[in-house]
Amino acid sequence: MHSSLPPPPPPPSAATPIRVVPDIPGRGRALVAARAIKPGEVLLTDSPLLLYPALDSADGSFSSSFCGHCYRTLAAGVSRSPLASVRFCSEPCRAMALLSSHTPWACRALSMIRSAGRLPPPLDGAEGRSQVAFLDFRRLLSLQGDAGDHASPELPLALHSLMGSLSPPLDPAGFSPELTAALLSKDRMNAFGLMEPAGVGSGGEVEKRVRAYGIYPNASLFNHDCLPNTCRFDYVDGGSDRNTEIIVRAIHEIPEGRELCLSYFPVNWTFKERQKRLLEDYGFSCACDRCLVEKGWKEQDEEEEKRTTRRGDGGCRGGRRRGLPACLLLREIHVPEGNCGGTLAPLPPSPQGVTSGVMECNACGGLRKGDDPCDDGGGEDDGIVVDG
Ligand SMILES: C[S@@+](CC[C@H](N)C(=O)[O-])C[C@H]1O[C@@H](n2cnc3c(N)ncnc32)[C@H](O)[C@@H]1O
Repeated sequence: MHSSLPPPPPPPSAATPIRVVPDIPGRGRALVAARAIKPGEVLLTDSPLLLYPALDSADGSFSSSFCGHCYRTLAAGVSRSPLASVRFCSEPCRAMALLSSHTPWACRALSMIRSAGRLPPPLDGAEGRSQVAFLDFRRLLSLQGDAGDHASPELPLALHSLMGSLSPPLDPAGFSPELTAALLSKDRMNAFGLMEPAGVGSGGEVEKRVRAYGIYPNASLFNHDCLPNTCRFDYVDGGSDRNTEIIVRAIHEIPEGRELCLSYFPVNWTFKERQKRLLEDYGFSCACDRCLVEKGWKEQDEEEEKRTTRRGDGGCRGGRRRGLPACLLLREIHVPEGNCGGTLAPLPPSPQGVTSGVMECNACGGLRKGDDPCDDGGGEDDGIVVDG
């Protein structure tokens, strides 16, 4: 007599779409398609190891327009932290923050440094200790970025001595200058910015600001390509309690075995801007297909390239560039700067595997439907036309 049969295997399309390759020469670890992938498929959903708020570039304070713990946009009726500029959306968020990133000691230290440049005396007892238990430190240490990756060692050394002065409540054992330098490198190479929804400045320009930075252990394994085949989304103001997760989706069909890449910055940067950032912050010169094409463009084209790439043409309107595959692909996935400058990827396919044909923007959340967003009829781009 047969015992109960094992459950049927999942359908092939449900098999995990991603495989980790331990080392591609010259690129380190990489993620590749474990099977054929459909446009819009969700490839990864990742939770942060570590999240921290961005400083307001105008005055160096934390923004008070979102919660200092869950990072959602604040409504009225918020509670404050001991550090007056940080606000929370609810008492539970405030209580959680006071136990982790906003301990009384940490807030007092920041207030005193900002107001008088003085360091606070150490506090006795558990109340002063920053809790880092939530942080999977070993996972963080496994990410790309080493102590030796700094062009100049002064910044990590200065930070380390500041931390040393501040650290009595922490256990400084093993917290060497090398570890501080390595952590800074890891942050530079792996942090993802969670963006504020794109707004419009007083001069009518599109304003994009980072709300918080997060380190995501799995998403950190994506290598870069200036014409990426994947795109990452976040929904920080969403209702779910997993609102700080990031989601990576396929931009178009990807065959099995192909490397999966993100762009580490907006796709509309010029060749020079991209190469500079990749070399300075990530330590490599990009040799992707798009860079190989654009490397050949003449120096004097830089200004025209900047204008057309920002506008969303991928540098294509200069006549002779029209028709280059890189230009065409770029125009499919890039929203012009006049709108929000984001990148488009299709919404996920239905459970039956039917692709949606609707593109979502990762900067403003707008949706665009249409088969031929690259139509170059000579008119202005339509940008986002279907309301999100
Ligand atoms: C966020 S990590 C990506 C994962 C990394 N390969 C690893 O082994 O952990 C960024 C680093 O990966 C490498 N990398 C990413 N994209 C690359 C590319 N297109 N060409 C060469 N190296 C790349 C660089 O060393 C870069 O600093």
